[in-house]
Amino acid sequence: MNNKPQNITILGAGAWGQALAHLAAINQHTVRLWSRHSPVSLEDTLANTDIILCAISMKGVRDVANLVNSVNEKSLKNTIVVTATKGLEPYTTYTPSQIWETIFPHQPVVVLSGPNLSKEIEQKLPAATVVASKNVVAAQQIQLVFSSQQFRVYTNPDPVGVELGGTLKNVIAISAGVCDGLHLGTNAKAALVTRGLTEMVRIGNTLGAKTETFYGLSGLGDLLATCNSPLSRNYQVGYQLANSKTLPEVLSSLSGTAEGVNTCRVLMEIAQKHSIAIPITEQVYQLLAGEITPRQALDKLMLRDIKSEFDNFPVEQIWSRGEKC
Ligand SMILES: NC(=O)C1=CN([C@@H]2O[C@H](COP(=O)(O)OP(=O)(O)OC[C@H]3O[C@@H](n4cnc5c(N)ncnc54)[C@H](O)[C@@H]3O)[C@@H](O)[C@H]2O)C=CC1
Ligand SMILES: O=C(CO)COP(=O)(O)O
Repeated sequence: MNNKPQNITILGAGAWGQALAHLAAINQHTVRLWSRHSPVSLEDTLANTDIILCAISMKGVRDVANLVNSVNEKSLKNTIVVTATKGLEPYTTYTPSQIWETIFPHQPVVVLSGPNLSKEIEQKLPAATVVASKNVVAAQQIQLVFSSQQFRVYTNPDPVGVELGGTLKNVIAISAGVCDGLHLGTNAKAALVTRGLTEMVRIGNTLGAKTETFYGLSGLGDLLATCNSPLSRNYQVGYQLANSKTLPEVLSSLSGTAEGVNTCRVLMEIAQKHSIAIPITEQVYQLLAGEITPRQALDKLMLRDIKSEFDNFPVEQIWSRGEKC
């Protein structure tokens, strides 16, 4: 493991890219920030880089990965790619790490994801995160690079699960914003977030993630952070829709990207393809499409057919075992 200061190139100079640059600088690493608006070329920025960290919004990931590949294919021999984007690509339904792995099949790719609201990190408040990779040594290297008194970094062997936790919770955060915007109370919010986690596990399992990862920092942890904080852009989308704003009005007032809006559309495609029940996501989708009001979405969720709490555990099975009382 290399404990020396590293040359880190951060792609994306938005809220998260800047916060990660601050966290890396705590440990004396040399950080270069690049965005599509940078005066310095990508080629110059990438010279002698040890680590490329991508904090670009989902819609730009493939283009930027191709750009990196075109300018610097040969000189990236020992470079670790870290992806911190929380989204899914339309049509391919790829996660960001799958895009990087396809374009850079010989580089170690590490996912970094957790309950990390950038505004709190900018205020130097403490936080924890997770790094995960098929390449365990690369994940441990990134853990070393970012661990500090302000930022506690855990490793995890399930990169798909870690990445999907951060991505799928954005849609549930929109629904949590609606819940608070309608003043539905703490009971309703607890029910919504818990059932939201069930949807995340269903989708995650179908895409190859481990269930237990969703109960860790990158799943439940990030779900709690974004569903309970007005600092979350995704939460804000739901909150403001519940306060009679239109989606274009909300998006134009946001500082930065609310990935849950596009992720929701991709999740509907995945759910239809694999016949997965994701009722909360479905209501968020219809709400974002302007097909229903927040109140109608609530009624639809409350009036669904009654069922057992757990999948593959029908009520009749419990009763037939004489455990009804
Ligand atoms: N802000 C936060 O608290 C956190 C954000 N994230 C994730 O990080 C990603 C970026 O989020 P933010 O920095 O908050 O967003 P942002 O909107 O502040 O910045 C986005 C960055 O991506 C670049 N970008 C956008 N579209 C592009 C395109 N088509 N081509 C090239 N570059 C493009 C922008 O120029 C900018 O540098 C998102 O996936 C988000 O979910 C993850 C953890 C925390
Ligand atoms: O992912 C995040 C916190 O972990 C940021 O959430 P928002 O994108 O909703 O602001």
